[in-house]
Amino acid sequence: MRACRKLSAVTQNRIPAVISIAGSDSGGGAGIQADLKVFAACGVHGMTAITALTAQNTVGVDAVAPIAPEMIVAQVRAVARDIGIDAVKIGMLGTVVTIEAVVAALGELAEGTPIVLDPVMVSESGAPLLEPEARDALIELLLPRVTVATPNLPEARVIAGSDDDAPELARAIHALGPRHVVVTGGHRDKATDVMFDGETTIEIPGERHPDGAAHGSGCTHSSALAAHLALGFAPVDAARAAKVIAAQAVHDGLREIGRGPGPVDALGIRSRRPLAPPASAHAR
Ligand SMILES: Nc1ncnc2c1ncn2[C@@H]1O[C@H](COP(=O)(O)OP(=O)(O)O)[C@@H](O)[C@H]1O
Ligand SMILES: Cc1ncc(COP(=O)(O)OP(=O)(O)O)c(N)n1
Repeated sequence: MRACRKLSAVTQNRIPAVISIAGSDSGGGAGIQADLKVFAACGVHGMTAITALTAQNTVGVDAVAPIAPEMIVAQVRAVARDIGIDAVKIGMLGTVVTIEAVVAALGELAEGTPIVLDPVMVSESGAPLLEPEARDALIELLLPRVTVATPNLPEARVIAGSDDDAPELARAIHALGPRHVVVTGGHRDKATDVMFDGETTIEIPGERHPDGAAHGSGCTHSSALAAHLALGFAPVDAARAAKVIAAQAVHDGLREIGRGPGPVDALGIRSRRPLAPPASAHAR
């Protein structure tokens, strides 16, 4: 049952709580593992409703196990009832059954809760993460309910059913129901994100970091966007902040992790690492 509209975290001067409804990446680069790091980096409390487990590393996905639909709804209901949900990020869904469960779970949200949908289809290593028959369900059941959809260029082309460039794609996808669309720029020459809000097309530029590590950049972007909506930012400002955070996470990416494309780093892990063990460690 949908709860009534609750006061925003900003109005109440409390730490926003944001849920990631997404898949688990055992390699720690994308999915809920990435999302929780981003939530922490943005200063919001992170929560999860896991949709699928993936046995995944930087070179491939060995196995995928969907979570039972009633368990997906139960995870969202549990946190909605006690903690409250100030924004939602939706990532890997996988199957039609999972999409239907997530749609049901959205019924647990207070009216007006912002929802960010990253329509994950393929991993950076090339593995399919959305069954082809689930595409229509994602477009028809979920897209019309979201505040901001954040497809990358290939995902936007699948959803729009055209080979156009980002500005046209953003407009075509907006016509399918989301209130805002950001076509992310990692697959474009200049890594410029393109947003459409129903009236205006806005370019969100940024430096491309060709030598970074980008596994999980889409997850990082959509989580940062959801976190900033929970923090009270307007969608266009949240999208600008998400672009800065995702680009920095790619720049700082952990190229040395794994044999494939390394994970982004939204927490600045490299700079936190002690360069030498403390002297006391040698004494033992
Ligand atoms: N090499 C890069 N340099 C700078 N920003 C990047 C780079 N790759 C991705 N980004 C940014 O990361 C975010 C996610 O982009 P994208 O790669 O399109 O998503 P996905 O990971 O889903 O393919 C976007 O804001 C994009 O501009
Ligand atoms: C469990 C899981 N979810 C999502 C992805 C894909 O992550 P994303 O950040 O959209 O894309 P890449 O930057 O990794 O291409 C994943 N691999 N696993």
